[in-house]
Amino acid sequence: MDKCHSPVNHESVNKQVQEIAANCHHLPERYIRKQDKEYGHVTNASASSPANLPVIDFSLLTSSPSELNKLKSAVITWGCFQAINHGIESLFLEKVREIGKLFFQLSADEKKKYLREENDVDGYGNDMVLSDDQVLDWTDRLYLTVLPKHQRKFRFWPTNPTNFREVLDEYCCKMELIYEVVLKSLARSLNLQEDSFLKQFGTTAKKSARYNYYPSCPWPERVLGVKPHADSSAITILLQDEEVEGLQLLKDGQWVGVPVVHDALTINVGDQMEIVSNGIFKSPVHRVMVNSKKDRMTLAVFCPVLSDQVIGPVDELITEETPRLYKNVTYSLDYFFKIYQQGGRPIDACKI
Ligand SMILES: O=C(O)CCC(=O)C(=O)O
Ligand SMILES: [Fe+2]
Repeated sequence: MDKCHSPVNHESVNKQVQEIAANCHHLPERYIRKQDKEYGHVTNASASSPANLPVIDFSLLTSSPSELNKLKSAVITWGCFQAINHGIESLFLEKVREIGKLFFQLSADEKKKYLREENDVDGYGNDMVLSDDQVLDWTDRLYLTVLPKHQRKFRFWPTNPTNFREVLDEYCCKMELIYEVVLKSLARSLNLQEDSFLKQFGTTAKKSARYNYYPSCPWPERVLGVKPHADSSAITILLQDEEVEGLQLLKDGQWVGVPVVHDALTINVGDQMEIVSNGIFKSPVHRVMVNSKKDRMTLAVFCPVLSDQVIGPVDELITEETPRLYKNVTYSLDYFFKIYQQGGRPIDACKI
């Protein structure tokens, strides 16, 4: 009997999506999206048109008040923007994509050497299953804690391709700088001291890198690459696939597609930035669509607060006209995932 026809699809939970895509003629139950359970009010949002997402020139952020203002309004309106002239060479971005693609092209056995262990987020694998009725995302991932350095778990860092570790390490150093520019610029855009947000998130901020691999799917309208969610991080820096689109943002009740802009980094704020900015910057709900023709790969670098650190709205942003909207909280990943996998928005629990 075809494995994909087995009545209870426990097997599909342990299989990587790449294997399912390569061997199956039928879609395992666990991946079929439930339109009615998707994300509360989001259920009926109609199909996508392209987003007119602002493109921000990073080389102008310190010298041009109008570019800074453009950044502010992009993050207030969309929670997201495309960054260009960020100082990372095109050739290097290609290398970063290449090491990811080479990894996902390895044999299933080779990749499984880096398999995530139960109750761990680091490593290679598919969706973390937290409940029996959880619909699975059509994606395989390689998730690696990159900073602070002593938290790296090298047993999950591929040695094939041979330059994997070196290239990812260099990329993450560059992400440190981008993170700093974004957090300082956002603070300045609100007339705050430039380190106001950085201080909230602590000097040794954490960073995690996640390669997301979305195999092409014969049933693109029946699955989601990633179900609707907002990121828990302060900010997320996404290197998109160089040609295949798939990311969509929820804007005024409509899903809109995020275009691929050559060499740009797509940067969005997450729940933690929404909290510290007292709701001025909104963490956008987004999802990922897959297509029937081409695989897609992206690399997300999440920049969250260390898990035991308390965050809350910056004092200067709490006024009589703009009262405090969020409690002081520790916004850990454990807490986030529990609510998220049940289809709720974790940040709602932090509202006053
Ligand atoms: O792959 C993408 O386009 C976005 C992925 C994403 O939203 C995430 O990893 O949180
Ligand atoms: Fe996301």
